[in-house]
Amino acid sequence: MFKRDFRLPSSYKDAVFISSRSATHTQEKSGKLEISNCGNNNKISNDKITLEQFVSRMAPLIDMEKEAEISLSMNSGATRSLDSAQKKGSTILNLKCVDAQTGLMGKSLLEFQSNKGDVLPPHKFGNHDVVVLKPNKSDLGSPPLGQGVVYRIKDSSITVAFDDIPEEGLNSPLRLEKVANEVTYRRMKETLIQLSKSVQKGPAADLVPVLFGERPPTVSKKDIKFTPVNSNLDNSQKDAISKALSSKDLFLLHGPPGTGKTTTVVEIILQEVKRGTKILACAASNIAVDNIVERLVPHRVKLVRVGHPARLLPQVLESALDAQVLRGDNSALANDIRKEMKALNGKLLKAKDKNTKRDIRRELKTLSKEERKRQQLAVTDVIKNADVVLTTLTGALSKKLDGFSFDLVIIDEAAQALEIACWIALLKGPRCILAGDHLQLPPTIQSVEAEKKGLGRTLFERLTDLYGDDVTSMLTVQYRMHELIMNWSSEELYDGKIKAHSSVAAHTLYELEDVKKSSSAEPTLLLVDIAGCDMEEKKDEEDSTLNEGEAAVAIAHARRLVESGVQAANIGIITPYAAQVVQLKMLKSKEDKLKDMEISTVDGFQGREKEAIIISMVRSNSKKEVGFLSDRRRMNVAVTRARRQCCIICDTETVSGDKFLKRLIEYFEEHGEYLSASEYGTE
Ligand SMILES: Nc1ncnc2c1ncn2[C@@H]1O[C@H](COP(=O)(O)OP(=O)(O)OP(=O)(O)O)[C@@H](O)[C@H]1O
Repeated sequence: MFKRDFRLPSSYKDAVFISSRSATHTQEKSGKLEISNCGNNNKISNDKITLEQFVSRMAPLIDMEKEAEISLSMNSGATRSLDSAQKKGSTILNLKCVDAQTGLMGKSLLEFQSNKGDVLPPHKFGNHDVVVLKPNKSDLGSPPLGQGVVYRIKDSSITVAFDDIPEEGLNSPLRLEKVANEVTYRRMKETLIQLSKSVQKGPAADLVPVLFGERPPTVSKKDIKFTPVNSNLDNSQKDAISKALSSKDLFLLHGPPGTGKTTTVVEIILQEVKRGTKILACAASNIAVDNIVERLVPHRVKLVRVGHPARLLPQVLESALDAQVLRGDNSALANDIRKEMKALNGKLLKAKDKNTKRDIRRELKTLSKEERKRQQLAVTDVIKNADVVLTTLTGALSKKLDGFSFDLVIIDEAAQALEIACWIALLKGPRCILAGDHLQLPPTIQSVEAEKKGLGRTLFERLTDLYGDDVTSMLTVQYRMHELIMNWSSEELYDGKIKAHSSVAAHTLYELEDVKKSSSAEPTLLLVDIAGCDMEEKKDEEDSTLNEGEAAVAIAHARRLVESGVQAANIGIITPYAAQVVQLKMLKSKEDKLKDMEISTVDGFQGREKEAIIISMVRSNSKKEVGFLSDRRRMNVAVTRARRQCCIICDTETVSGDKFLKRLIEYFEEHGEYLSASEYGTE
């Protein structure tokens, strides 16, 4: 049994916590941090961990992570000048406001472009980051014109959602500053305290001992039969769903790339709703939550999406809590009360008599209380009536969900979430289902030290080690990749257990409409070797690595594909290094026909796919140093983004210094086409 009373470490009292989720984008451009996920070296805390150990270990690590994130944001004391802040990527200087729109549930969307050219300078802003707007030249500590949430980022513009349009200053040069997300850090802090108490009480009192290995997981003895809503499910998906429905406390859904993990999660939700289960469904990222919402909506499930409207996909806004609240009866009443208050305020201004004024004030106080009550009731009504509440993990600690508990908590992308973030949701129910793949990239951690000490070890991985097959089902049919692309990943990482569905096993680029069977479009696997072509890597100012020659070859291959008829939007270039992303985007901006092609770090492309993927590995040096390329999870994600063609561009001599990468190169040589980069000449 657990000891009931234990102390948090003293440092905890003052500890400031922060999420690393909002920082995913940040890592993309920091050379230093690129080393932090190096290799599979996060095995420090593989032994069984008790609740006490977890709480006392996590408190200082979250604190370290907070420090690292703050040092990357503008609130850092280390930021001395605006120029150094721009170099660090935590501010974008010299912006102009080019568009202002209202309509996003009362929010105002302002779009900014650079005064200095087409493409924004390199920056570390990501979607959903909290930012402040200031006059361009105002002092570092000056008050902002407004605070908002990043709504959309393009190469040449950034759109921010503000609660209100800033009243002045929009016609002068502006800057945006990224600020550390205090709310998330407070939520993590609260969760750690709640977790330390939850052994005694709370909806998860019986789940906590199971997740810390103190009590074995249990399953229903009854044989669970179900009639699938989705008639296309394969056997591995159906098996997983049966097992999930039988689980009484814990189930892990292991979904390798493209195997229909979200499809399976959606079916589990539909089956559970049929059984009368009230569900909290979460994921680490907003986009993953919205993905589930989108797929549930056609089934007319009673659901509500909790979250800031600027962080939601436009197509799920109808399901948003704010939208449903506005449609509710209590909200209409609150509205009427507000109108009444406005009229009374007018009377108050005109009233001369003391007694009349006092009476009006009294009435206003009563009305204001009633209005707040009605608003709260409107929110509670919507959440109470929903069978499925969907939000991000940190969103699960929203005040709006206070006092609500659920029969089942489902977490998608669980292998990409910090364990402490998972607990925010898990504390709300006695039973959980986690879906993910610990063989793809873990959550981004900013602090190298916190990462080394185990902050990045996910709950999904820990439970896989603790209970393995007893509580896990792995999906084994994939619906994305040509068999040749898949086989490397399947053999290297999944014991050869994955099979390609017949609909994709042999699909090729040139079967797409309007695509010619050219020498560029024909191969499924293509290796372009830059060895001996004078294309050495170099470092940018931020110490991130880039390779100009290799970038030019990647763009040349993309151009050839477009000339063969492949749509630019169907092509993606991915690279592990942030500086290479900037280099590639610069080259792309010169070619109109490549406008719709996406360029991203590997980390930024997890969960996505393209018909053709070009991987620029960057490293080319005589020491054969490969840095964090050797993390097999990163290369697994990179290769498995491709549906019909995967082209790797690298210096085979350098990368073959690493055994794992050597096998990848040999696989491509054996099963694909080989070209020297010199064949792309000076295109
Ligand atoms: N049983 C099935 N039959 C046909 N297509 C399927 C089936 N299951 C999944 N798919 C298709 O496979 C694709 C991937 O599915 P889904 O998005 O559920 O996968 P995922 O495992 O969540 O993806 P990721 O690899 O990005 O995590 C989708 O286009 C989906 O429609």
